Amino acid sequence: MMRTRPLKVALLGCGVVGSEVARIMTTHAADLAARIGAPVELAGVAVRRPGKVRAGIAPELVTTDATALVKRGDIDVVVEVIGGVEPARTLITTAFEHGASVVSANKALLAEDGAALHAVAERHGQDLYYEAAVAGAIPLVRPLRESLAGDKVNRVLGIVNGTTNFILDKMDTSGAGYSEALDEATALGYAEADPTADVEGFDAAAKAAILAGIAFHTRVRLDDVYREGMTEVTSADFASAKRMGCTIKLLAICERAADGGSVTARVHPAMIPLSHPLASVRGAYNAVFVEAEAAGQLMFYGPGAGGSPTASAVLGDLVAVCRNRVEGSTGPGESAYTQLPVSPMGDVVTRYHISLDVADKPGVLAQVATVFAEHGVSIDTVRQQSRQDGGGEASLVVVTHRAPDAALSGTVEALRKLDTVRGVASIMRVEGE
Ligand SMILES: NC(=O)C1=CN([C@@H]2O[C@H](COP(=O)(O)OP(=O)(O)OC[C@H]3O[C@@H](n4cnc5c(N)ncnc54)[C@H](OP(=O)(O)O)[C@@H]3O)[C@@H](O)[C@H]2O)C=CC1
Ligand SMILES: N[C@@H](CC=O)C(=O)O
Repeated sequence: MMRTRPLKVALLGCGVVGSEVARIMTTHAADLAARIGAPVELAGVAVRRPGKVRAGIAPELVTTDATALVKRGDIDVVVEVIGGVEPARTLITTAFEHGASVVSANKALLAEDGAALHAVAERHGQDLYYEAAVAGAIPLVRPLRESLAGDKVNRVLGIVNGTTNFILDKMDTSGAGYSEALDEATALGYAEADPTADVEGFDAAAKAAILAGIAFHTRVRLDDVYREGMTEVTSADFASAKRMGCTIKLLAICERAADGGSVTARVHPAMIPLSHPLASVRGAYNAVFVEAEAAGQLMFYGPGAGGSPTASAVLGDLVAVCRNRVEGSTGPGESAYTQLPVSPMGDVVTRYHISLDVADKPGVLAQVATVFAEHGVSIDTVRQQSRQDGGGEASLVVVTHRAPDAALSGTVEALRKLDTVRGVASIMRVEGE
C-alpha cells in the first residue's frame, strides 16, 4: 500500500550529476513512488552559486546553506553530489546526526574516511549507500557487498576512470593530443572538478581502495594504493604497444595474496593484449573483472562517467534507501571486517616492457642483459633498432618474464648507472596475459 507522506530528499550539489538526479526524480516521480511505496519529494537543493539558472528546479528550493538544509530534521535522505572531502564529510555526518540516511557518489571521501562514516551511520541507525562512487552506472558495489558475500574474491581488475580511458582511446585510435582529448572529456562532464584527480590516477586509486575494501572484506585507504597517472604515456608507447599486439589502459588492480594473508591495490598505465576484453573498452566506458573462488570470472561493463549514467546509480541507491525507510529498516551494514595487511608495490609480480636509449656499439646488449640477470629478472624478448640520425645510439626494448616490482626497480636503477645507457625512455607493466 502506498504511504501518503512523501519522503523528503535534500540534494547537495546540482552540477553534472546532481542536475540529472533532480531531472530524473521529477520526470520519473510516479515510477519511483511505485517502486518505493511512497512519493519522494525534492525538499531542497544546496549549491555554491544561487544565481545560476537550473532547469526544472524551483528557485525557492535552492540554498547556499547546505548545513541548515541537512539539519532541518524533516529530511529523510541526503544525496551528496558536491564532491571533495570537506564540507562533504561534515555535511554527511550532520545528516546522520539529524536522522537522515545518505546516498553519495563521492569516492574521494569514501576512500579516505569510509569506515568512520559507516560507523556514524550505524550509530544513528541510518544507511550510507554509494554505488555511484565506483564505475558510474555499473552495478558493482552492491554485487560485491551482497551477491558475492558468500564467495571469496581473489582479484579485481579493471578500467574504473572514464576520463582517462576516453583520453587514451582517443590517443590510440585517432592520434589526438592529450590536452585536446582532456578538454573534450571535461566538456562532456566526465572529468572531476580538478581533472588532475583523473589524469594522475587519484580518482581510480580512490575507487581501487573502495573496491579492494568491499571485495576482500578489509580496510584499504587511498594511501595504501600504489598510484601512477597516465600523463607520461606517449604516442611512442602506443607504437611500442601495437608492435607487441597490445594497447595501453589505465588499470586498477586489487589482488589477494595466494596465502590469503595480505592484499595489494594499485593503479597505473599498462599494456594489455588486444585480444583481452579490456582492450576494446572505448570512450568513457568502464569494465571490471572480478575473479572469485566459486563464481569464477565475472565481468561488469558500462558507462563509467557522465551525468545521466551516474545519476542512474544514485537513483538506484535512493530507491533502496527509501524502501528501507518505508519498511522501518536499514540495509546491510558493513560486514565484519578483518584487517589484512596491504603489501607494498615491490611485492607485486608482473611483466614489464622497458624502452632504453643505449649506445649502439658492441657489448651493450650483453651489459644490459647482465644487469637484468643480476637482479633476478628474466628477459623474454629484446628488440634493438639503430637510430638513423648518425648519433651512434639505438633504441632497445626489453620485455621481461614475471618478476617482483622491487626487482624491476633495482634493475632500472642499475641500468641508469651504465655509461652505455643514455636514458630510460619508458617502463610499462604488461597485464592481462
Ligand atoms: N561527473 C561524473 O561523471 C561523476 C561524478 N561523480 C562524483 O559525483 C560528485 C559530483 O560530481 P559532478 O556533478 O561531476 O561535480 P560538479 O562540479 O559538476 O558539481 C558539483 C556541485 O556541487 C555544488 N557545490 C560545490 N561545493 C559546494 C558547497 N560547498 N556547498 C554547496 N554546494 C556545493 C556546485 O554548486 P554550483 O553549481 O553552484 O557550482 C555544483 O552544483 C563528485 O563526488 C564526483 O566525484 C561520480 C561518478 C561520475
Ligand atoms: N571523473 C570520473 C567520473 C566518474 O567517476 C571518471 O572520469 O571516471
